[in-house]
Amino acid sequence: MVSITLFGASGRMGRAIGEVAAQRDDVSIVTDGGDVFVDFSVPSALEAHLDAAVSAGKPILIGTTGLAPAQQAAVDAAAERIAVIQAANTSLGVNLLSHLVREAATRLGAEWDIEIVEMHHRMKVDAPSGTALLLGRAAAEGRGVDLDAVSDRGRDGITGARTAGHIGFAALRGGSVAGDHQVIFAADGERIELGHRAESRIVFARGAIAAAAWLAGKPAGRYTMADVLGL
Ligand SMILES: NC(=O)C1=CN([C@@H]2O[C@H](COP(=O)(O)OP(=O)(O)OC[C@H]3O[C@@H](n4cnc5c(N)ncnc54)[C@H](OP(=O)(O)O)[C@@H]3O)[C@@H](O)[C@H]2O)C=CC1
Ligand SMILES: O=C(O)C1=N[C@H](C(=O)O)C[C@H](O)C1
Repeated sequence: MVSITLFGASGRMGRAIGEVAAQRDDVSIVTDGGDVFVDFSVPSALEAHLDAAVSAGKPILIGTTGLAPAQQAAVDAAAERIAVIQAANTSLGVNLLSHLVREAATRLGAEWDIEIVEMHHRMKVDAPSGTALLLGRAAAEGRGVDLDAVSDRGRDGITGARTAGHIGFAALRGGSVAGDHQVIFAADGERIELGHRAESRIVFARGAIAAAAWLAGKPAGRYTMADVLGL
């Protein structure tokens, strides 16, 4: 039995994780002192949650997105002392999609423009989504470029023509969409579209529980959802 201390338990993802955990007899959610810590909360709370995991010497899964550079640095520092998985998306589908995107970007020349479109529910507070950025990084890695140097976020007004080699992001918000992502490779006369639609948060919750169970007892360092899912 793996016990999980869950930060953000009352939130949308926290409740979905609670639902999945209740269906399994090998994991339980506890209020403190778990074997593994799991964080689906807000960036401003993350540093305190990392401190708690480091003090307890327990691994942590971080699902929270929209981190500022200082919060990201705190994650990097924690990974030197405990086992960490930082995953903007814990679904099997998106983690496979990121491999496909990297592969497509590796094979397609720079004449193929890359654009990433995401849509989420009206309550989401960060944009572009962590997953869109994850997919952008996969595409940039495939191309052998640094995402920060080539990303176009939030075009508006007289933007001029598209900059060759850039990766564009567009974020839509509305309704109850759990999470849709589409990566478009556009060339003269043809397009390739690779995408994923989460129909509910249960797919994220299943991956989060799998990651937490996998992390229990792991030594300090960085691990990925690809390690958990065997991708
Ligand atoms: N990695 C993945 O696969 C996924 C990641 N996410 C990410 O997870 C995060 C949470 O999303 P979601 O569940 O929809 O958000 P919610 O707003 O529904 O939940 C946020 C949770 O954080 C808690 N919280 C808010 N402020 C604080 C604080 N200062 N200290 C401690 N806890 C706090 C809230 O508690 P209270 O209600 O008491 O205020 C609530 O439990 C987001 O960053 C989102 O992008 C979401 C889905 C999948
Ligand atoms: O806030 C959400 O809801 C989601 N957040 C993650 C993200 O920012 O990519 C994952 C998922 O798409 C849902």
